[in-house]
Amino acid sequence: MLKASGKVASGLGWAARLGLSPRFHAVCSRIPGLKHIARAEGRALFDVVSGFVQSQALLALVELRLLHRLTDGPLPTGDLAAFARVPAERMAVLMQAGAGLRLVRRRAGLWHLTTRGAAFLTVPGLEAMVRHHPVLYRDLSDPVAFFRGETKPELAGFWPYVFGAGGAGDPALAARYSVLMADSQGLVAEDTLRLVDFRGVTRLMDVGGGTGAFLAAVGAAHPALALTLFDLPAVVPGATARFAAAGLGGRTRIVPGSFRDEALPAGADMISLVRVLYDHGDETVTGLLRAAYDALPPGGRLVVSEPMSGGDRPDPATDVYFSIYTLAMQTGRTRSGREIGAMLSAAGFENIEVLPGFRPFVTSAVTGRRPN
Ligand SMILES: C[S@@+](CC[C@H](N)C(=O)[O-])C[C@H]1O[C@@H](n2cnc3c(N)ncnc32)[C@H](O)[C@@H]1O
Repeated sequence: MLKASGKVASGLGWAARLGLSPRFHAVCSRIPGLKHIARAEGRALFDVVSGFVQSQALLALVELRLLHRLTDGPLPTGDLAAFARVPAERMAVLMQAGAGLRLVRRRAGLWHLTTRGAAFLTVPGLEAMVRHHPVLYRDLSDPVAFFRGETKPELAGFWPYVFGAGGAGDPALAARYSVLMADSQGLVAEDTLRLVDFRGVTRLMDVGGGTGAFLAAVGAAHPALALTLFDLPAVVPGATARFAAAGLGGRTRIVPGSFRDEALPAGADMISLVRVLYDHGDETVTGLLRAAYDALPPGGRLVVSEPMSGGDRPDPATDVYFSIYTLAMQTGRTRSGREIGAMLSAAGFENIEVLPGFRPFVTSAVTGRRPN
């Protein structure tokens, strides 16, 4: 720490000592090779400082449907201003910010959608994710009080099951969160299918499987696989239509229930828990892993797939976004692959493998096997 005297505390590592030295920064800014690194580091630091403004500019672009409007073709500021009922000079500032974020670009007086802007609209679930962020934004408005645990975050209300299955009895609330999860499931399923070997499995049971989006994706990739969906009674009715539309009705079984209150049905030789563990505290997760162990036959496999903390190598997406998000939910925790592996081991699983994701902000996986 920099002391009032300007001296640096003796326990600091050399990198931090250099970082605290104004002379070091002055030297770096003059030396050709280092100048480049110093500038990139400065820009990265400013991104951290201004991230909340970037997110709010993005939210305005989304809520005013400006990116959507540009999918019909390039437009001048005036047309966008009239479309969104925003004064033209303020619209110019917003669009310029969008250009700074590389979501749009101006050419010959017209605003065009960039590849990044188009990707934002195309990646399933991204827009819905941004549109539900105001809840988290409000929860973090006093971050000091938030981290001291002195606030009552609203986010838990978005996920009514976090304080017990009884909280999730309202089908309308369940449908709201299920749509958000199903929208973003495509990428999670894609990466899980690349990480985990499903060959040799005869029946897969997806516990906390929402309205069946993950099972539909795995079922399409593995045509011989029988599928069981287990989730709360208010959630599972949404799966019937999905399975029918995907032509999977004949090989799916839907079981309503709560893993907090009852045993999991037997019959599957693989159980998946996709984006389920991070919603819950250690006690609930320990109970759930034991229930999965009991429901599997000897040799049966368990797959956990969700965004995971980087642990000893903190990850810029999961250790900031997901860890703080799950903290705001009040019950959950973003665990590292190693922590999840240890919990599987404590529940009796063997052959535990931690499979780091290709896109850690989408998912990573941990697998284990019930011993023979
Ligand atoms: C974050 S969502 C994930 C849904 C889905 N697996 C996915 O990745 O899209 C968590 C799921 O766990 C379910 N869930 C929560 N508590 C449950 C419980 N006690 N019993 C069964 N399912 C539960 C929720 O209804 C929800 O569908």
